[in-house]
Amino acid sequence: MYKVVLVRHGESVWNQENRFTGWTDVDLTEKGVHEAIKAGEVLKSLPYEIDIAFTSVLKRAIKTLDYILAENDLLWVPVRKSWKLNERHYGALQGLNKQETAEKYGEEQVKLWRRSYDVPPLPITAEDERYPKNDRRYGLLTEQEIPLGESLKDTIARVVPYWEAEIVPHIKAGEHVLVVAHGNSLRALMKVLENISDEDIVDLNIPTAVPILYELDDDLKPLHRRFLGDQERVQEKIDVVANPSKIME
Ligand SMILES: O=C(O)[C@@H](CO)OP(=O)(O)O
Repeated sequence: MYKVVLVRHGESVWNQENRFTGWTDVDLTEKGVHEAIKAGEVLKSLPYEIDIAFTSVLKRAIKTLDYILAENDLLWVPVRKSWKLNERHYGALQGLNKQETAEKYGEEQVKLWRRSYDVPPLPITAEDERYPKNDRRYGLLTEQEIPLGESLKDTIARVVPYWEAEIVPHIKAGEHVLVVAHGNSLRALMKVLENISDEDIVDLNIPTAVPILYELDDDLKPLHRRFLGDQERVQEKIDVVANPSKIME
């Protein structure tokens, strides 16, 4: 049996402001930092000493990973960063307030944009200042790889090949792997891992900075998945992600 731990980053400034974020490189809030440290404490209590970690090229995930590693005195472990673990690119929605967008386009449309399997957001153009090629960290991506706005399906198409090629070999070698990524890049991975249907994926919401422990069989099919920590608190956090206008202290 194999194991792997996945973690979504702690609360970001734009989570707090209820804005579509995607590839925008916003920082953690103070609460997000505390959440990340707490996730580190939760992992410390497990018999799971991290050997290698994977994250995106966005600072909210990188910093969450650093706080987790620091809490475990494991800042020395190898860390691989890839844009393929980035949040889903939210296209022209990036920067907009989710509540105001729902008032403009309707709750149903916003739910489709946020949670459906194959509905992409409104796209940006190559002239848009949010076009990823304008950012040096994406300079080596081909035109085809550069997203203008991704559906969950598009996100799966880059996350899952990266998982298979770069992460799975470490799990199969018996290493303890930690992946710190984003709400929708993790939904993409979990959909495929657990074979969640296109209809059911709409209801999967990933709480901030809650370690998700998978036990996997020899073919890496999940035997068991658990959100670690106080279960009532985990559920409250899931509700906030599902309905982000709800305030939680
Ligand atoms: O804005 C985003 O990039 C994501 C994650 O914060 O939001 P949502 O939960 O609406 O997909």
